Amino acid sequence: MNALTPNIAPFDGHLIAPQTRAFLDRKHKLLIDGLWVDGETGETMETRDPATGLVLTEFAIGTAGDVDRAVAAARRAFEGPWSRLSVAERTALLTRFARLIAEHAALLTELEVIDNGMPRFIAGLCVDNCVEMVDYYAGSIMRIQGTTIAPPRHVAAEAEALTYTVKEPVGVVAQITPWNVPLAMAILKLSPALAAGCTIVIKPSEETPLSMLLLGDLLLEAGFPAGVVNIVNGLGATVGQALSEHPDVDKISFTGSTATGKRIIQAATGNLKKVTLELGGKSPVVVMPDADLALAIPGVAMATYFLQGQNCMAGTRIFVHVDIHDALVEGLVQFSQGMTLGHGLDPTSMQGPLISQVQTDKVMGFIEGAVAEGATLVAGGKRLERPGNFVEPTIFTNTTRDMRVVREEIFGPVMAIQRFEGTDLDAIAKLANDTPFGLSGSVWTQNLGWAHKLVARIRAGHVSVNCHGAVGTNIPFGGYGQSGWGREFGQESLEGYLETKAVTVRL
Ligand SMILES: NC(=O)C1=CN([C@@H]2O[C@H](COP(=O)(O)OP(=O)(O)OC[C@H]3O[C@@H](n4cnc5c(N)ncnc54)[C@H](O)[C@@H]3O)[C@@H](O)[C@H]2O)C=CC1
Ligand code: BAL
Repeated sequence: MNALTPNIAPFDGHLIAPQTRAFLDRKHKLLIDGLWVDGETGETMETRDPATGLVLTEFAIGTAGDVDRAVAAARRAFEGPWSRLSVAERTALLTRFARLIAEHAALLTELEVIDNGMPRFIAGLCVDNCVEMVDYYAGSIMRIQGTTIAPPRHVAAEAEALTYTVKEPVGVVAQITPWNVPLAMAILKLSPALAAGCTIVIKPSEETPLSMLLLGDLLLEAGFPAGVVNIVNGLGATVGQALSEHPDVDKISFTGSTATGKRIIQAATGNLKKVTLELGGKSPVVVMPDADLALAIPGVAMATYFLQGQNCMAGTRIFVHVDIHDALVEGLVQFSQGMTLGHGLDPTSMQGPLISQVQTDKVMGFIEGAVAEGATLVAGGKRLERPGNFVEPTIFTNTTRDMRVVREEIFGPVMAIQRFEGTDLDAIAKLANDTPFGLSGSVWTQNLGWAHKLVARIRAGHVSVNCHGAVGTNIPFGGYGQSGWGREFGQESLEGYLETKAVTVRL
């Protein structure tokens, strides 16, 4: 990994590397057809450091016309040089891209921290995971394969014949990413699509454009042909909507809110583009009476607090058996009160700010609403009196199924605890499944029988035992119910960017 030169550039009480400063000071454009270009209106937006509210830099934003240019470039690349590359050449490009990410790990980490707010150690882990993911999909290209099948009866009756399938890239893909883990979201969408041989127009969240802009440089440096990856920053209502409606986009992959996911499905019907959606969640965390509290207390806390709760897998509905309720709550309160909140660049920070003032107001609305609805506030509940969007890790007990804090995705560090009695697994699973979402969940117990029986009963795409949200590069991830369509990560993600063509040859 290329270390950055020592952090010497002053940055609101912290120091950042000169390379980071230089990146921020650059003019940030759109990447279309292999070139950094201005948007057609010349309009820009600001992105801010959510820990301080200070403007980091400005970046160009696109329009529907810019989307047209980017989609046309992606189509030309799809039909042109990109489709003529051998699998070995495609593998080499992705491998080179992975190495460049590794070489720029320190810069990517610092950009992710100041644009999103996450603590540096988490951003560093994200970058490592990104390298692993690009390598994983580079390695999967050589294994893309079809099958041979018995030919149809009417052809085989008349002549010798051969039937086989081939896998082909879906085509031009639009990818719309959110702000909660911007770099990782971009990589988990870009790398399987590139491995499959698709071309891409990506729209990062307008809240966090920076890491994708640096990835644009790295994609060019790696040698991807012009138009293979195009970046059009901008607003969801303009650029996102134009991509979703676009008649020459073959597939759209989206991560974000369920409400926007539904809008995208409607927009996508025009040309019936394929749609993959990774949407919201309200994941259950079930703590059985025999749970190992030494494991469960930090595990349950971080199930909610990871990424300040701005995490689609967040386990924010905690169901705890009455026998250990008080002990667990006491431990969770202590854990929450021991968490240090601060700027992500500060190495002592365990939790950073929320992404924006809007998100902070939303989270505070949930907290005030829960108090008004009669939940018991046992930890946190306040916004910090300092610049930036900091909300204390917050715990409610005595919550009930009808409270908003239990029903809706909050995307903040807010835990809602309910207690249950008995060990009727069907009844416990009914509590866990009492949500329109189905993304993630976890079970905390030392009884393997209980664990597996509950896993089988919980309706979610990803369930963990004695840990939460244990996702990985090779592990399919996605939702039941209103948490989405399709799967990302692993081979299933690659499949989502491939069509199957069946071929019969009369010999
Ligand atoms: N599942 C997840 O990982 C995420 C869930 N969320 C949820 O969504 C809530 C609101 O956050 P937002 O940033 O407003 O989410 P959002 O779903 O509106 O935004 C996510 C992405 O979609 C784009 N977008 C917005 N409207 C669009 C449209 N009409 N067509 C196409 N693209 C569009 C945005 O520009 C952004 O790139 C959060 O509080 C959280 O509950 C937010 C981010 C990630
Ligand atoms: N970069 C964090 C969100 C904002 O720009 O306000």
